[in-house]
Amino acid sequence: MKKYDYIVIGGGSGGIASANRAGMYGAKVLLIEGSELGGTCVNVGCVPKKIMWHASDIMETIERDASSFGIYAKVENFNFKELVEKREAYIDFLHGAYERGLDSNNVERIKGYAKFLDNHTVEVNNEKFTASNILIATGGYASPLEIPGGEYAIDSNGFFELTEAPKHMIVIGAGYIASEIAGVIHGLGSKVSWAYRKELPLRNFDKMLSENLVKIYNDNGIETLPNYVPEKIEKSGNQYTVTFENGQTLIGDSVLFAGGRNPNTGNLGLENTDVKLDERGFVEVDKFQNTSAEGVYAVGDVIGKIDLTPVAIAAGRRLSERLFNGKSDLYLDYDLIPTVMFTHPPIATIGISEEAAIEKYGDQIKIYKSTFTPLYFGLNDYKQKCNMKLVCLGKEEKIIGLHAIGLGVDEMLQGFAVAIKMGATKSDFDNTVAIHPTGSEEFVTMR
Ligand SMILES: Cc1cc2nc3c(=O)[nH]c(=O)nc-3n(C[C@H](O)[C@H](O)[C@H](O)COP(=O)(O)OP(=O)(O)OC[C@H]3O[C@@H](n4cnc5c(N)ncnc54)[C@H](O)[C@@H]3O)c2cc1C
Ligand SMILES: NC(=O)c1ccc[n+]([C@@H]2O[C@H](COP(=O)([O-])OP(=O)(O)OC[C@H]3O[C@@H](n4cnc5c(N)ncnc54)[C@H](O)[C@@H]3O)[C@@H](O)[C@H]2O)c1
Repeated sequence: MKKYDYIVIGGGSGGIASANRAGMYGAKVLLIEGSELGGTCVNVGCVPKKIMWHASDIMETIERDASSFGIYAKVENFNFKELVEKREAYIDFLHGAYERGLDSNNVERIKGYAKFLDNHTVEVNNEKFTASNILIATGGYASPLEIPGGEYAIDSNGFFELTEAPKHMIVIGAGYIASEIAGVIHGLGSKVSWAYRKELPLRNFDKMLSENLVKIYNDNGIETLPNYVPEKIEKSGNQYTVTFENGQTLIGDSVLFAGGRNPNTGNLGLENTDVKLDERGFVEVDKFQNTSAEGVYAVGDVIGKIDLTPVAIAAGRRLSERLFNGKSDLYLDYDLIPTVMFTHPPIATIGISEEAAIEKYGDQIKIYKSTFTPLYFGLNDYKQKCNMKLVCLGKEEKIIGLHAIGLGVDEMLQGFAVAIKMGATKSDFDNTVAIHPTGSEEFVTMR
């Protein structure tokens, strides 16, 4: 049986990052991946999504905004299939880049699905491998829509398989993926009806974000449908009829459901180990990513904490620093993690929402807000607003939440997140001279 210092199961964001970092320190590492290198993010997540988002943005710029600058441009031929082919070719290029990175750190690879035989042994393609340290980084998959006809709804993987834009897409769900895909596919020319179960989508986020997203989507022609709980889907020819519990029906040629993710723990042979799962099937870990089995660790979507690529990467790297570089106290702090939703326009957020902050701290909270029309829309009849908010705590006005929706906020957040992670207060922001004319200057000039 072949022996390693570290076996990593899953070649996605978390697994690759951890394997590379371990290899860098001279550990003998085996990475096991059943599908393409790069996992969800590279193949069916962040990367193809962001490419589609850029394409959608360009369409909006040409069709909605260019003429306000006296530029009379028109999209004469948008070739959806060509966009998809180029996107996939780019993803293929990334596969090569990952191979080269792993080679340079001497990480051995095997293609196949791993199964635990015991805490320190895994089997792949009928071969057995052993290591004193094994990482579970197997990610997750989209939750199915469990209603009659739910199988007719595509998930985000199905979205990336489309080679032509649907005429009318019905989007069901209220989270990251539903809000992003609704905006992307609408920008690319499809009619979109977005149905969600409650009054507002994105319910765990600051209300300013969800309310403004709905308003902007409506202004741009996306039909937003609150209090629509899906009941059944029927197919007739190439049309789908979705019936909702409120008695309403929608007919479209594509239905997309994005209702959260389940962990890839089902076929891992975890019953042969001491690894404990929580009631939803996610791997339980402590703050050092240790599972309940000694020498077995887990990072990324499979732990069901914060499903973001940089979170999986950061946890995977810190784990390898701890195991193979003697940094025995190193762990990932899951507090104050910045995140962006690539809606149209984007949403950027870090920390606590106003609603949650007031519930937690009452009148110790002070809120600063700004609403303005970016210069980009200055000449346009269509005046899309940018909305920003700071949530501050106590006398020193420590910033514990920063939220924004509007043009360019996706690229503003990272720097502010550094300051907030360092404990910035409102007066630190005030003491920083603005950059003019930008949208981000609003964050340092709020009164
Ligand atoms: C549509 C979509 C858009 C997203 N957009 C963003 C974004 O913009 N920004 C962001 O930060 N995050 C985004 N995410 C989330 C991000 O993709 C995930 O958080 C991230 O990929 C998680 O990394 P991971 O390593 O935990 O798992 P994954 O990247 O899912 O990798 C797990 C790997 O394990 C493999 N595997 C599973 N079981 C086995 C087994 N038994 N043996 C061997 N291999 C196995 C799988 O094939 C897979 O390659 C998006 C997700 C989706 C679905
Ligand atoms: N920009 C990014 O960073 C990005 C983009 C996409 C995905 N992601 C990650 O991937 C994860 C998964 O995304 P997601 O959008 O699938 O999940 P999500 O957890 O963001 O949202 C799921 C939504 O679906 C709704 N829902 C669940 N069951 C439903 C049902 N039967 N009918 C109608 N609605 C239902 C829920 O109320 C919830 O609002 C996200 O949580 C996020 O961490 C990140």
